[in-house]
Amino acid sequence: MPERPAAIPLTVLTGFLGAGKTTLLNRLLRDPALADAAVLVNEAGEIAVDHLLVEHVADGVVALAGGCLCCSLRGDLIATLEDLLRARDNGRIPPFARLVLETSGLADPGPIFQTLILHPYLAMRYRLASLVAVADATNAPKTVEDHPDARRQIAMADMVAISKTDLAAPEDLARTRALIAKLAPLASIVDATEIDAAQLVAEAPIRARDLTAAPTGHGAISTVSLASEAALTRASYDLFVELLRSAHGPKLLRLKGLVKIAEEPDRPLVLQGVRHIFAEPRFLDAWPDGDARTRLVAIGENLAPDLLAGLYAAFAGQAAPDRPDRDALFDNPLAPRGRGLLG
Ligand SMILES: Nc1nc2c(ncn2[C@@H]2O[C@H](COP(=O)(O)OP(=O)(O)OP(=O)(O)O)[C@@H](O)[C@H]2O)c(=O)[nH]1
Repeated sequence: MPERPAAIPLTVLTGFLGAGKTTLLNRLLRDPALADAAVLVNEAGEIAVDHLLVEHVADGVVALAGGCLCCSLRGDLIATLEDLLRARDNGRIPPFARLVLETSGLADPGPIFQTLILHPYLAMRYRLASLVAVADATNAPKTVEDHPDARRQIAMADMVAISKTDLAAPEDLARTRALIAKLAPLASIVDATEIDAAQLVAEAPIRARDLTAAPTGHGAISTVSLASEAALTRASYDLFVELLRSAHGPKLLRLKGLVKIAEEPDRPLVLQGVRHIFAEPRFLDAWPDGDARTRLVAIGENLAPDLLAGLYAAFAGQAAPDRPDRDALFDNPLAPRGRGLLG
């Protein structure tokens, strides 16, 4: 009888929108301990940008976009996990020894675990090593209060990595730690900047988990995406971001992507926003996948479907008859002036 192949350890990396999952992964993927890992990145938007932001390992990263793994993409998760096995078994891809699955920030890990455990073939070939959750020290308590999925991500984790400790006031950090200890009393709690690759993929002790899906779904949270050939000038980019932030900030949970800048068309600008905090814009050296289009994803509460497309077109000078142009958007007493990026 042919020998049954050893099950491949699978680490699920979760955490709410913008918590710092990709940042953690980027740092750890440089470690030789993860040289033999395949990485699967799921994101809620129809246009995938996360895998473009995972550095260094572009060839080993597979994107699963277009929905959330815990709901609409469960079938796709199964198909992708099976495809990876087939490609590995046929020698089409290197024989990865472990798999890291980064979930979308909205994912409830319960149904993902269920999918893996209940599938007869996948359960034989993959072994759930652990669930690692990233929690943002600056706003985890509010996020957990507002979003049941964020609560479940932490509650089910074997290890919780606290990110953004550099940004958090000591009392916020203490509050976040206390909350995690209460939600996940069996989990180890570490600083995300201190965790190493071996810790990320270590096998956690087996324990009972509640794998049923939370009844709430993702509530009023929606995702809107944009892909555009048009470029923004550097100045228009600042205005575009400022308007998004000032007019839609409270509803925006996450904004991210790559932007084509007219003055630098050969390299994209990385846009990263989590709630009201926006990272300093930075250029990558080149378009990671050769596709030199702006691609953006916004995730938030009750976002208008054309939010990104309408604003982007206006700032890129593509105003349509039924759409305001850039000057009209700012010729508005409510528009922000004299501060922030508007100078
Ligand atoms: N100052 C600081 N910024 C951080 C830290 N971790 C992440 N960030 C920033 O937070 C933003 C979001 O980080 P990501 O790693 O993309 O978060 P994510 O959880 O992968 O986001 P989604 O996949 O969109 O849910 C980026 O601008 C990061 O640079 C940290 O420890 N300190």
